[in-house]
Amino acid sequence: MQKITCSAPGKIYLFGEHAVVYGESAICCAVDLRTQVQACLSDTVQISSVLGDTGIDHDRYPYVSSVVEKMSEITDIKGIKLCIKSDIPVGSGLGSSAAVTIATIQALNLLFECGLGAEDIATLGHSIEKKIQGVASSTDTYVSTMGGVVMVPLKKKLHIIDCGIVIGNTGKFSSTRQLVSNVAQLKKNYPKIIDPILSTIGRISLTGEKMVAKKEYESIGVLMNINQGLLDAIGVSSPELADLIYAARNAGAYSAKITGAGGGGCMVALTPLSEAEQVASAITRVGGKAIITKVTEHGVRVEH
Ligand SMILES: Nc1ncnc2c1ncn2[C@@H]1O[C@H](COP(=O)(O)OP(=O)(O)O)[C@@H](O)[C@H]1O
Ligand SMILES: C[C@@](O)(CCOP(=O)(O)O)CC(=O)O
Ligand SMILES: [Mg+2]
Repeated sequence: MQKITCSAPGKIYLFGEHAVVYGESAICCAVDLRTQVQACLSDTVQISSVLGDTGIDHDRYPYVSSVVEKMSEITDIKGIKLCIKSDIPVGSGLGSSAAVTIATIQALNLLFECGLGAEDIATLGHSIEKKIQGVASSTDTYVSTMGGVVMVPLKKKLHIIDCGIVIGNTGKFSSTRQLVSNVAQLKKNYPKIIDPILSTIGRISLTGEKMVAKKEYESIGVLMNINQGLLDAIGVSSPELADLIYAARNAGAYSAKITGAGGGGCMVALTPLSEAEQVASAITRVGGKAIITKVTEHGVRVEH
């Protein structure tokens, strides 16, 4: 085999971001926004995407470069040409880094017949994210590998969510490391106040699991909105996110909350299938970039 193309999905959180950093449960969904990586045997290492054409470049391609170097420890990679295309907004809490990491690992794994299984791919992907970001839960890379709806840290596959999903992007940069650090400081200063909030978020995830199984989207929506109130309490919302969240709720969404680190980036709304367009328009009217998507069962996969 001289060439292979793999893709991996982005993700949204139903419940549990930030609390999951402290071992509480979260429920995360792979969504139908994908990063595609074509790998061709070559004499040298070449990485190409809208970010430009380079060789190993830890400034422009920290994740892809780290994957090539890590996989070179497993197999002899004399040269490889990697071409990347993606429809996942970058730096917005939708797991674009995990998707490009996982798709690149799988492309090299299959091209060089390394024999890595899904768990190996997810674990390797998590180690790459931790190396680059410092702090990173295993959520993004696990969900991008496995697809579907997953409860972490249990790593339990749940039933599919099949209502409408509308993502609203504030377009404001959000540093996961900074937001996680802010919460850590608050927790350190007010443990008796913040610890119960984080454990309540974990309890929301555990309660939500039963509703996901029964497709009780109104009840899931109530819990997501409570989760949003608790995220606001620990300081990770923003005026821009609030504008999109309330626009979505007022337009008929079951729920709307931050997804990921917050502070900027994206919110997510669950909607009746018939209301998705209306909710997306409401988000656009208040300055957000709306993306109507759905849950995908397909984690990392071969495209051709
Ligand atoms: N399509 C892509 N091609 C190359 N690198 C990418 C791509 N998408 C994301 N990345 C890498 O991931 C980084 C964004 O990761 P991160 O800050 O964790 O945001 P996110 O919440 O989207 O995962 C980008 O700066 C880039 O290094
Ligand atoms: C805040 C946190 O729980 C989720 C961060 O998600 P993202 O990097 O914004 O996609 C941190 C983590 O779980 O690594
Ligand atoms: Mg990321």
